[in-house]
Amino acid sequence: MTEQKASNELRVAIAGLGSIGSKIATALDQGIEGLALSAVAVRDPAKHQSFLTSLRRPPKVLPIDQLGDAADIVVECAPSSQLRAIVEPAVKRGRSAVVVSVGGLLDNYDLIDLARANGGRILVPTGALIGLDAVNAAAVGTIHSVKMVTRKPIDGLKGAPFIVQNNIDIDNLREPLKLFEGSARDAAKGFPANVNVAVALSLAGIGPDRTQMQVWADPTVTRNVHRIEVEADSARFSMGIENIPSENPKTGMITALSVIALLRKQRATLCVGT
Ligand SMILES: NC(=O)C1=CN([C@@H]2O[C@H](COP(=O)(O)OP(=O)(O)OC[C@H]3O[C@@H](n4cnc5c(N)ncnc54)[C@H](O)[C@@H]3O)[C@@H](O)[C@H]2O)C=CC1
Ligand SMILES: O=C([O-])CC(=O)C(=O)O
Repeated sequence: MTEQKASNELRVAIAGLGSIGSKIATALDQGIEGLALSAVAVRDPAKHQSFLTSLRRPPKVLPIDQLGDAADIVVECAPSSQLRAIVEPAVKRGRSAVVVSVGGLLDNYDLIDLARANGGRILVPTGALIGLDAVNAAAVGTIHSVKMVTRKPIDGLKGAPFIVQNNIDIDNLREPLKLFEGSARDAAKGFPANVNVAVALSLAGIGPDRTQMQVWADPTVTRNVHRIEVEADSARFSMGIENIPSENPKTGMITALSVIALLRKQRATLCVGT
């Protein structure tokens, strides 16, 4: 009985054991219905040795391009520069890839065709955002506009290419400063580790070129704050979320929880929300 159950489990592999990946690994090890952590890929195995041996069922440590051999679902939780190296081999084998570095998908959009051709899937969790269920539903009809404003504390934006390339000093700000206004596509180029949420929103709705975005550096906030306005033929809605940063100040704590919630839905008997 136990053996049969184990063989029916969906095997999950995680690429990257940072702020998001380590929490997903812990949740899987503690038990998610019908799922088991089978493998991980890390940049520096020695650094993660004690974490991995502390797990009840330590997973295999594999190179990133081999995760799809050991798993039905590969969860990408690494910098976006690694997205292709993780997702391509997985979807080529017909696996599902959960992508958190969503901004990186825009430069690798052919991965969606590759997944389709091989029976793979690419799953984008709501992540640090809110309400993609409503945006998905509104997109079945007609969405006229999607506007998003992101405000982050200084530590949540430091090092972003847009700030470095434009020589903007955000360290000594006393008041909020609007850094960027434009499309979600251009925001993702300028802030690849800061506005994955805008890209997820755009993919759920009207795409990265029509989704409008502002990015503010705001020394008066301690959370990553996102406000969204959607105007559609079915509804008008406003949404907001104030994320508590994780140990990585660019990443809201809720992001890992969103992926865990998505994984739970893969085998849950009762699924709520689209
Ligand atoms: N979709 C969303 O709502 C959100 C997405 N993100 C994105 O999620 C990704 C992960 O975020 P965090 O966990 O906070 O980052 P993190 O920096 O805490 O962790 C990333 C991990 O990947 C590892 N890594 C780097 N290169 C690797 C390689 N070649 N193979 C295996 N591991 C490698 C690093 O050593 C690190 O442990 C980032 O791209 C971030 O921008 C973050 C927040 C929200
Ligand atoms: O989208 C991102 O990359 C991260 C973010 O804004 C958040 O965690 O609130």
